[in-house]
Amino acid sequence: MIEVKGLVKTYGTKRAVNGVSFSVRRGDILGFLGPNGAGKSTTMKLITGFLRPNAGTAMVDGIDVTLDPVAVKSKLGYLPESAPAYPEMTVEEFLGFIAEVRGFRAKDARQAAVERVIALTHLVSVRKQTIETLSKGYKQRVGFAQALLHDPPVLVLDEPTDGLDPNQKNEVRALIKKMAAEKAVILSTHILEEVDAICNRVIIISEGRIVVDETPAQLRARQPGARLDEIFRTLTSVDA
Ligand SMILES: Nc1ncnc2c1ncn2[C@@H]1O[C@H](COP(=O)(O)OP(=O)(O)OP(=O)(O)O)[C@@H](O)[C@H]1O
Repeated sequence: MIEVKGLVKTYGTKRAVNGVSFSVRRGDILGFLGPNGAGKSTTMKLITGFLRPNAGTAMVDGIDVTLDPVAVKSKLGYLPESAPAYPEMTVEEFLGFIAEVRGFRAKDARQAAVERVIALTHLVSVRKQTIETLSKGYKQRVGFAQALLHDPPVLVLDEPTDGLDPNQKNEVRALIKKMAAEKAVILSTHILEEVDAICNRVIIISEGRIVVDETPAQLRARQPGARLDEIFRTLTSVDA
């Protein structure tokens, strides 16, 4: 569903993403790990078409993101790092607005899509509240809800549990797992336990390059008995 080959993105002289290649199939939950500044968000923005690569290609469901970004956007749901904008809109107004942008022209279809995601992400109790008055966990759910409106086959989630309390983290992870059988999911995280909890594959990126692409079990087997964070440190520490 996602096929990335030789992606390069430079900012000025900085190579934020430096020749990244990987693929994600339906049913995969791929954990994208790496230290701050490793290139996770930039890679996700290249896959979703928010940035153009200097070299390489990203294909979503067989469509080249650079050649047809509009078609690709209809295939994927993207949860960006930051919370949803439009703080003065209520939850249902915001989701209705995004549904319209997403192409739900008929009112009935729009309402049905909004109701589906409000139920799925447990937003019923806050649907009439403005976004600015929501807690961080609920804002995150609104971000999720907008990514799911058109029931896309591919989900790209940038730190989906960042800043949530343990209960909220569990809830979001359960939701991702529930949806994953039918979709290809890529999520970035700093949290190693998250990879163990929900991912069937893990990629570790360091300084714009992939240093690991394997299963969580294979990652653990690299240093039997070591904690995941120790293995992570070994793999991503930069020689002086
Ligand atoms: N718009 C930009 N202009 C210049 N440099 C940028 C820009 N966006 C990102 N960078 C740089 O590119 C590198 C990769 O950033 P990116 O945000 O992709 O990393 P990340 O792995 O997502 O980090 P984090 O975990 O902190 O979110 C970093 O060195 C960052 O400072």
